[in-house]
Formats: sequence, C-alpha cells, structure tokens
Amino acid sequence: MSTPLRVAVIGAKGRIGSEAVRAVEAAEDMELVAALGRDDKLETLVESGAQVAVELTHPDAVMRNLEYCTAQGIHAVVGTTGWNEERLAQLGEWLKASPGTGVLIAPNFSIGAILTMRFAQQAARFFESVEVVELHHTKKADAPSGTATRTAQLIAAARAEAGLPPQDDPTTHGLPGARGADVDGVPVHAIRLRGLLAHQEVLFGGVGETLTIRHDSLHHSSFMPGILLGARRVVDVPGLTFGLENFLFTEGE
Ligand SMILES: NC(=O)C1=CN([C@@H]2O[C@H](COP(=O)(O)OP(=O)(O)OC[C@H]3O[C@@H](n4cnc5c(N)ncnc54)[C@H](OP(=O)(O)O)[C@@H]3O)[C@@H](O)[C@H]2O)C=CC1
Ligand SMILES: O=C(O)C1=N[C@H](C(=O)O)C[C@H](O)C1
Repeated sequence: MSTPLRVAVIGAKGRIGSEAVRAVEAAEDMELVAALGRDDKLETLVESGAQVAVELTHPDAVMRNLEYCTAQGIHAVVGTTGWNEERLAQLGEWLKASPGTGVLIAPNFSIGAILTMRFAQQAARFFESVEVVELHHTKKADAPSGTATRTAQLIAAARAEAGLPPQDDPTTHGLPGARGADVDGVPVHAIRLRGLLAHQEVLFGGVGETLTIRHDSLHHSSFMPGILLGARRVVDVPGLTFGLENFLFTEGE
C-alpha cells in the first residue's frame, strides 16, 4: 500500500470542517495530521508534515491561511467563500512565488451543485430570462453564496457567448433590494431560513415556458466526496484551479 496523503483541516470545529475531519480520518488513503481551530498556530501545519490543507473557515481568515500555506509549499483545498478578483489576484501572486504548489478553490464541493452549474450553463443560451435564488441556513456569513455567484457568472458568460442581449428589467418603482443583487446582469436572491442547509434554484423563462433547476444539500456529508477528491488531485496540479468541475469532467465534456 502506498504512503497515505498527509492532510490537515483548518476550521476543524466548524459545521463543514468537523465533517471534513471525520471524512479524512475515514479515508484509507489519507492521514489526518492536524485539525486546526481558530486559536491554533498555523506553524502546526509544517510541524505535522501536512501535504494538503483543507481550508474551511471564514472569508476574514482564508487569505492569511493561504498566504501561509503557499509560502510553505503546502497544497490547499479551499471551500471558504468570499472570493473576488482582487483576492484571486493576490493568491495568484503567492502561487507565482511558490511554483509547484497547488490550490483548488471550490465554490461548492457537492456533485449536485456542480451539475446544477453545468446544466444552467448549457440552458442559458436558450432562454430570454434567468434569475438565481439561493437558500441557506441562518449562520451563513456571506450573501449571495459563492455557488450562486459562480452560477450567475457562468450563465452570464454563456449568454454573452451566444450573443443574447442584456435582460430587460422595467422596474422603476419599489424598494431597494427587491430585485436581488446584480451579478454580471443576472439577478441573484439570497434567502436565510432556519431549518435549511444549502439550496439553489436557477429559474429560466422563455416564450410560454419556464425551466427550474433545483439542488438541495441536505447534510454536510454531500460535500465530502468532493473535498477528498480535491485533496487527492490538487497535489499534482500546481497553480490555481477554480471549481471542482476541473477535476471531475474531462475536456470537452
Ligand atoms: N465549498 C463548499 O462546498 C462549502 C463551503 N462552505 C464554506 O465554508 C466556510 C465555513 O462554513 P461553516 O463550516 O458553515 O462555518 P462555521 O462558522 O461553522 O465554521 C468555520 C470555523 O472556522 C473557524 N475559524 C474562523 N477563523 C479561523 C481561523 N483563522 N483559523 C482557524 N479556524 C478559524 C471558526 O471558529 P469559531 O467557531 O471559533 O468562530 C469555525 O469553527 C464558509 O465560507 C462557507 O460558505 C460551507 C459548506 C460547503
Ligand atoms: O455556507 C454554506 O453553508 C455554504 N457555502 C457555500 C457557498 O457559499 O456557496 C457552498 C454551499 O452553498 C454551502
């Protein structure tokens, strides 16, 4: 049997982090070498010999953690949200200074959510209207979700590629926010409700018909196969990979 992959989890006491700790412990080809909470030192990652850090913390913490990991040549699988162009550019600089290190940022690790994005991308060019509704638990720090933002960006790119005009919105009266956030011309609505975990609907409208693509993550276990796959693959893919689909689909699929 080959040597197990040495994996650490940062944010190990959180909702998804605690599930990731259990998943890594249960994986036969991995060894959990560190489980870091807010008060633990990042130096533990080096001391424990971690090859991959799974980063599942908070948008306020993720950059500091990744600066450390990339400087130390520790690969990272990142589920934490809150990404924008500026943050990605900064991460790109750190990776440039650390050739050979791989970072995977996955707005969503669940296969259903990745397929939702893919199907939405495919459907986008056929419909005049599209809106995204994401629904999450009440403890979520960011809105709209990373998944909804990514979904809207992919839809907008597909519409632009197909030569579709911007969506017409005749709203001139009402309350600010009623039409949601504008992500590249796609309205995105964020709902926070007790009892929910992570859910998304992509609603398309055309002449006399609508199409709704819906995904529900009912438990944090839905994210685990994606995290484990990311950890196995990221060690062989230097630089930044954005989206788990890059490790799931073959070219042209
Ligand atoms: N990509 C995906 O598929 C998924 C992504 N997520 C994302 O993962 C992130 C975490 O979500 P969730 O588990 O629900 O959040 P939680 O608040 O439950 O967990 C975050 C954990 O990180 C800890 N933490 C905060 N700062 C640091 C730090 N500097 N170092 C180490 N640990 C730290 C927190 O500690 P404390 O408790 O002391 O505050 C907490 O235990 C979010 O950005 C969320 O959107 C979530 C699910 C799926
Ligand atoms: O905070 C969460 O819970 C989730 N965050 C990710 C996101 O913002 O898209 C993934 C999933 O929706 C759960």
